[in-house]
Amino acid sequence: MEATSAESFWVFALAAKCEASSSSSQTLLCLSSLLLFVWLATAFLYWAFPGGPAWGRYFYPHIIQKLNNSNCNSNSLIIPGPRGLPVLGSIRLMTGLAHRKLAAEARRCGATRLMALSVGQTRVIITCHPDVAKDILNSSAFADRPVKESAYSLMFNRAIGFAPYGVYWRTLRRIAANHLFCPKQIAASEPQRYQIAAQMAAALRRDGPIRIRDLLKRASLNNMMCSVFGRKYQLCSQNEETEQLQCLVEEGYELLGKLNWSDHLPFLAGFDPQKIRSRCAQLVPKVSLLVNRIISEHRAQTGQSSRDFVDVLLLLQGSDKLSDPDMVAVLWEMIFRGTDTVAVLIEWVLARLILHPNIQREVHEELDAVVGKSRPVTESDIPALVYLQAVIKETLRLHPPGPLLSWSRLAITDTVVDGHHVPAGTTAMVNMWAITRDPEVWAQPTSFMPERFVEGADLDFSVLGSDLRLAPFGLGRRSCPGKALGLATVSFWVATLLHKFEWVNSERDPVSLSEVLRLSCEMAVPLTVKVHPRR
Ligand code: HEM
Repeated sequence: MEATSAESFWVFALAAKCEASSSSSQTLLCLSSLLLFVWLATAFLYWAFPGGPAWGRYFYPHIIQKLNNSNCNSNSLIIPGPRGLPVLGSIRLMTGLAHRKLAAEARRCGATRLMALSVGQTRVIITCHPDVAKDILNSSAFADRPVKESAYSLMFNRAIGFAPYGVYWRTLRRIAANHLFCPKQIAASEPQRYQIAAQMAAALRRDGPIRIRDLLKRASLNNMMCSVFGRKYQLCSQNEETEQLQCLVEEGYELLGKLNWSDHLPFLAGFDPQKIRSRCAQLVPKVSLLVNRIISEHRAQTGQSSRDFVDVLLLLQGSDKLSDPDMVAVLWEMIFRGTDTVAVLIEWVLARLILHPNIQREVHEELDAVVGKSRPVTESDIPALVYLQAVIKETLRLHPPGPLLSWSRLAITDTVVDGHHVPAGTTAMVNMWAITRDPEVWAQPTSFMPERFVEGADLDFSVLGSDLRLAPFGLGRRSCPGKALGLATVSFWVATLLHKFEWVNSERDPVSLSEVLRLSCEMAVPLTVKVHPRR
């Protein structure tokens, strides 16, 4: 903990007094005791501030200045919140099922609109209210991401997700929006999603009870490999490149999803206590080797018309042109982000349909009415599959893959949130999970009721960010750029899998809705299913 000028003054004054009156060993003992006393007193003082030590650490030196120099009053400076422990603050709330712990704590503190907490030395605000969430996500002050050592070590600071807000980040978003996520490009990649869906169906017909997550993750990875690298692989045949990339994505997920104590307690940084830095250092050369090899192969195939995202990046000219390491970072991020989110969401949808056979029956009836049994589903059928879309929305409501919206935001300037002064450098989080389960926002919030999206006021509800009661892809300038692609993939694959099969529980492994929060919130017990062909 750094000493402020006031602390230093007292230490030196008292030390001088000691020196005058004692021998040298007594002086040392006296000085150490004084230092310890001052450190404990300061830690206690900081801890006593609402929100805990990180807030006290900021406000005590600034509070007089803030009260004198601005329009702030003491109420606007104080955001209610837990104190946690001295030095550590409420770091324990960020472990395990953080979204549930944070929601319970906000209720306990009467701070559901806005709660302050300290995660070690990091000042955090979090909201469980849709209006305040909208203010935060839309605000130009929260345009950055907090620094996360693993993200920087894994090169994500040179890709869209963690690039600091500025020209480079805007350029990447524009390139991705124009060449990967635009409606034309999404439509152009329908045949590849269709082929992969057919391969999934073939695999399901062959196997007995199956852990569906493995199949979904491989399907998702193959889909992204095709869009990004132009690689086409069979789902069931083993191949070295996919196996290798799947392991790298898994390891990256594990590292990025972990709460890294060194991010919040800088005095631990030198020790790397969770071995995150060393694991990142081992992972990055493997990613670079693989992605650089693919880039080189694309360079060698000169003269061919542009086919995939690597080709797009290689054709960039002028100020848009990316260096090779930046290209590796951007491509790696797309594979990384596009793989798990889609698989995690489909697994939740299937789990819910198995648990609610009457809802599955209604989906089947809709598919039979819209598509019939004589032809496969196409993406042009999706707009007419209103009930199926409602099932996906209801799954996103109860099981948002990013219950805390995946990655937090960082205030780049001082700002005001819900009438409270929030200083630059504060991390802001939205507890989307708490909003979607709030009885004041949703009727019967814990019941799985897709019909809420097919009748009444929420008939045309959009999950793309216009209504913060359910915005699983975030909102504002840093909202998810892959939302349309992600939703198109999930809707089409779920429609195909339901059109072809009836889904039932495997008797040995009943569906469990328990969760585990990694980078996404996944089913803690992977779903094991049996299917009965319908056609
Ligand atoms: C079901 C699927 C998905 C969900 C639920 C999801 C959710 C999210 C969320 C909550 C954020 C943070 C938004 C914010 O801060 O406001 C995000 C950011 C991001 N997502 Fe997605 N996502 C999905 C699919 C995808 C796909 C398929 C891709 C790309 C292939 C993708 C790429 C990204 C990127 C690059 C960012 C960082 C944006 C930035 O910082 O500017 N996502 N996503």
